[in-house]
Amino acid sequence: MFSRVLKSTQLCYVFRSNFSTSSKVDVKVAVLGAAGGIGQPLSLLLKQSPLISHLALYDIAHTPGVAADLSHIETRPKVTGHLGSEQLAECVKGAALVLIPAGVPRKPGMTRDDLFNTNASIVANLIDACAKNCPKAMIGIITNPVNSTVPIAAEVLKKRGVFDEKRLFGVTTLDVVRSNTFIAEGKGLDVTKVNCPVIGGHSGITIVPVISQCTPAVSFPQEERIKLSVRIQNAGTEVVEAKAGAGSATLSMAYAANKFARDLLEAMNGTEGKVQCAFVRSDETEAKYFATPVLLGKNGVEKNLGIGHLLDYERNLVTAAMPELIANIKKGEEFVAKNFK
Ligand SMILES: NC(=O)C1=CN([C@@H]2O[C@H](COP(=O)(O)OP(=O)(O)OC[C@H]3O[C@@H](n4cnc5c(N)ncnc54)[C@H](O)[C@@H]3O)[C@@H](O)[C@H]2O)C=CC1
Ligand SMILES: O=C([O-])CC(=O)C(=O)O
Repeated sequence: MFSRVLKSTQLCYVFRSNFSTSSKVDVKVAVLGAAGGIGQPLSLLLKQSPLISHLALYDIAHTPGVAADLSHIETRPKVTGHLGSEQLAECVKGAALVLIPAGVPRKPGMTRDDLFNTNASIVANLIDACAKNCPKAMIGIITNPVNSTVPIAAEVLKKRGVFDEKRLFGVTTLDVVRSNTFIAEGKGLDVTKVNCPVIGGHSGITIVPVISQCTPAVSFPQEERIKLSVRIQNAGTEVVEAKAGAGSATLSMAYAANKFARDLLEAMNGTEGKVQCAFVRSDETEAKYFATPVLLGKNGVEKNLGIGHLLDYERNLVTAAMPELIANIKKGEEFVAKNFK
């Protein structure tokens, strides 16, 4: 059934599923930037989750069409489309989880930091709406540069008095997904059984694969270990170059964000033992935010599992990452201090 709901100045497209799932808990998930290269496939994957009762899609363009399309799929979540800033509050209101892939992607020759000028204010404004309308929501930031957009989100939440460091995540799952894939390919392993943590940040040399902590244990001659680590660090650029101006990773990112969201939603639902690497508020190093494996729970980060034991080579990668990571974090914090009331 399709109904057009008019609320004061808002025109919101609501699609209701005919499937009754009233016995399950209501869980609303919002995707901000839902009509984009990541947003659409991510929303498709989320639409398949029995843990979600309502999937709310926000963008500045095309959400009515994306929502109409997804709403015909015979799965649990009700889908609503929200278009333009007047409909943002309604999209995020009551959300348990907000995923943010809104903003511009890289073109060949750009660094993730080159996206800062456009994406910083996009993220700040979206987070402001979350602070006002779903202050308890878990928030997963996908928008680059993640090393700066996560501190931006934290500072905006602090300004609004609702920052909870356990509920804010920079989504770095794609780095782990890539590591698992490349290691499995290199060693001829079943990729579904490979898990390699990636720590640090999410740009170039701030991405630190910890191959020595991979399960199952794998060993490489030093030269191969270096080559593999550099490939993981540059994997985003590999895709940007292959797409030749048509954007960056979208499908693999949607897969990764869905993997992260699924584990977080399961943990929020009471499943124990869910661990994902994520870029979170951290005391592990001198960088205020740092990706490590974290144990997920009902309230978000249950426990930061830390860096663990590193090889000298990996320890040197962490040391090399620090100046850029700290500068990226500071840049995000200063942006909010200067530009956000
Ligand atoms: N964390 C990670 O591992 C990864 C992050 N990314 C980042 O994700 C972001 C999105 O990438 P794509 O989906 O490929 O870009 P895209 O350009 O295909 O989609 C972005 C969407 O954001 C929307 N948008 C722009 N301003 C908005 C606003 N103020 N409010 C709501 N929506 C808005 C656009 O209308 C568009 O639909 C980029 O910053 C990219 O660098 C990409 C891949 C991996
Ligand atoms: O490389 C980019 O610009 C997009 C991204 O973060 C990734 O693919 O890891």
